[in-house]
Amino acid sequence: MSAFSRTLWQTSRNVLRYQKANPVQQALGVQGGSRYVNSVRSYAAVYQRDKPHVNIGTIGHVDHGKTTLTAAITKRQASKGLAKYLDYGSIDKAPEERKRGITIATAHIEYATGNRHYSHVDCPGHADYIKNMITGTANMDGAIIVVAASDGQMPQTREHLLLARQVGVKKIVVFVNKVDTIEDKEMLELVEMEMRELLSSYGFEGDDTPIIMGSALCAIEGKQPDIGEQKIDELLEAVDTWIPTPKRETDKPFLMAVEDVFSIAGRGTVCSGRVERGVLKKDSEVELVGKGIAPIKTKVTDIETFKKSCDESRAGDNSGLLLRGVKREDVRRGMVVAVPGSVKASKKFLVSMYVLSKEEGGRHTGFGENYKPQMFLRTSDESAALSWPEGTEDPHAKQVMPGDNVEMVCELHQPNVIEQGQRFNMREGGRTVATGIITQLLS
Ligand SMILES: Nc1nc2c(ncn2[C@@H]2O[C@H](COP(=O)(O)OP(=O)(O)OP(=O)(O)O)[C@@H](O)[C@H]2O)c(=O)[nH]1
Ligand SMILES: [Mg+2]
Repeated sequence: MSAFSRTLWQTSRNVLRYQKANPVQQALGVQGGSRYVNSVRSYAAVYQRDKPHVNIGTIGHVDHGKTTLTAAITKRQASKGLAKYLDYGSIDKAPEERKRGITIATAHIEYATGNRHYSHVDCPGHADYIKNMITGTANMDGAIIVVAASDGQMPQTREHLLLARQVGVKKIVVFVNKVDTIEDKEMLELVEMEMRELLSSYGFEGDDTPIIMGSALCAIEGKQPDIGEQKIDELLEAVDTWIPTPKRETDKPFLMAVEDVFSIAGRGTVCSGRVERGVLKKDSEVELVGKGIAPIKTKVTDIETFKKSCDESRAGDNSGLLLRGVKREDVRRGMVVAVPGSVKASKKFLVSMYVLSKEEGGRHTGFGENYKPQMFLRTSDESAALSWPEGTEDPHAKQVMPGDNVEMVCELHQPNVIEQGQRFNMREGGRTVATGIITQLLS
């Protein structure tokens, strides 16, 4: 996860040191009089687990205003002491990261409302959204879909919505943006009507979904508060109430899929990702498993959650784990960090999957045995070979057509941590061709 930049890690180490010198203030959760008076300081220190945490993100067509809206949210919440204001440039910093080739470029932005704490994903480009959604990097509990009033729904509005559905996002809030550019009110009604229809056609509750109409740019520039700041408040109110707080599996053994690995001079190797289940305390033993590498036992000597130092990491958190005695090159994206002995790598399994139709962006033609797509499982992508289960009649001739639901045997190129009930996506040549669930492990 790119959010755990090396500098941030180091910055918060320094702040932590500062904090340790002020134990009374720290114990009271106050700094400079009120916890939120100095948002920069309180937002770079120790993670306060005082509100339920929810992962959301902005999705939608290119240029409709996702990043502007994200910046507007942080600005509005910063004015209430509930965020650190991140301007457009600091959110949209992906091209530079891409150049350095670190990972999928995603910004994890943090803010709170009165009720909840949010981690918000905004991606810089269409391809990143697709990759993030299918590899679970974005792993959103709910999403804000941004639609420019001036354009209405566009191809990526539809594609992101479909993908959101496929990866299990159940609740969406709509922000119709750029309302400042529209004079004809009927135009807005039309956009709303079309969005409700589109949502319903993808299995969302189109009739009841909150649709907020405003202007992210006005909110940032402090102009026309009736379509600017006020609409940001309405949007967050809708997000707070419409998107439910997810139940986290904190009672299961800890597991985090590795999204990013980096080394910090003088400290060691850090791997970061979103915690899928369980709770991990600092100084616990863990095992790195997958990607065809023999399991590596190590100890987590420090934890950062949402860029702040922390004694524990829990299901739903974005965490960075500092690993003892592990070299950077030993760890790969796609491995998992888990309680020793709680998981094992497998290679062959039975899947039940839906093959996308041509209209849904899938293949135009069928495929048969030995089809080899890329299989996306948690944060890994791996080539896989498909075959028919034992007992299938005439397996060499049997074809799967776009739009079919089928059960097949899948064999990964190298073993990885796979579990029954786990979801996956299959891609080929830059498009999603199938999505499904693992029904049985075979070896
Ligand atoms: N008039 C007007 N312009 C807006 C508004 N919100 C965003 N814009 C402009 O629309 C353009 C695109 O905004 P972005 O926030 O970069 O859009 P995006 O959806 O993040 O774009 P990608 O990340 O490239 O997909 C920028 O020039 C913004 O200034 C708005 O409310 N009103
Ligand atoms: Mg953007």
